[in-house]
Amino acid sequence: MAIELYKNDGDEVYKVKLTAPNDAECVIYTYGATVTSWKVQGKELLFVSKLAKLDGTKAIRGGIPIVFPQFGPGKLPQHGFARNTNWKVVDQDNKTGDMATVHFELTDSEATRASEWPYRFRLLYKVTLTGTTLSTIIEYENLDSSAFDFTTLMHTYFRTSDVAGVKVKGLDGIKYVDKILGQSDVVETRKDVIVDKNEDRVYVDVPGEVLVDGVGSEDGRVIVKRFNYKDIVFWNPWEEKAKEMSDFGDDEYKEMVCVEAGSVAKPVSLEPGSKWVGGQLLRLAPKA
Ligand SMILES: O=P(O)(O)OC[C@H]1O[C@@H](O)[C@H](O)[C@@H](O)[C@@H]1O
Repeated sequence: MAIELYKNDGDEVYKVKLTAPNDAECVIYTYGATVTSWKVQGKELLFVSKLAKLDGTKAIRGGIPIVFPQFGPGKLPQHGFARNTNWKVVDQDNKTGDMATVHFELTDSEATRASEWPYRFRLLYKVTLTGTTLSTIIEYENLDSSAFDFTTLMHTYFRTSDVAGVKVKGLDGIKYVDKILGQSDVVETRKDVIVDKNEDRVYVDVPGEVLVDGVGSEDGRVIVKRFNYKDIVFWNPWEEKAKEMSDFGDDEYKEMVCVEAGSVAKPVSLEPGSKWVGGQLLRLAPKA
């Protein structure tokens, strides 16, 4: 198990690479603490656009950007500030078992205190890689004298060899908000949710694990297990919306699907001095 820190000319860490047995590897940029690569047996399971900006000028289009403290549009810029702020590497461990772990920290700054979400806070983000899993867990802490609310999400972009073959399982019977049709409380009736058009849905209060079939290769299956995160966002821009994004190739909608674990339908409330933990564990499942 190895942990490599990559530094820029100013001697600051800009990228961390974790490796684990089973030819597993994971890369995280300190910008947004965005995971940009997760490989198992050498095979890439996450999508990053070939047009993604990796120079800190825009949130990274792909991988696992972190949405905090606001999901979607609102008082703050879309999806909040965590995904386009530099996080700090504060700890690392490759001595425990067959795993490698790195911890990132984000705290309030002059800029965040001057924003529409001015609270004092600390996020501690723990990324752990094993031979078949990637766990991404955040401890959210309120360091302010007032209570605050937030919504948060791991905006995971899964790589697909062909989106037409993707099936998302575990959403049957769950109510969702269709952000495209402007409908809420619609009930999902399919066992296998497929992607064949622009989709933007929030499945609310999903109780169990979700399985994404068709990740990395036709028969690659990833199980998404959540810790305290209640909802699942399901998104693909499809042809027309893809063309509107400057950092996304026109045809790349065929190579990805976003299945995003978070708590977004109802905000999380944190009292002064208290902490809350949320996150996900991605596991490459054996072939069906
Ligand atoms: O282009 P952005 O800001 O990264 O957002 C991408 C998408 O992110 C999803 O989580 C939202 O549900 C969509 O509405 C949004 O379009």
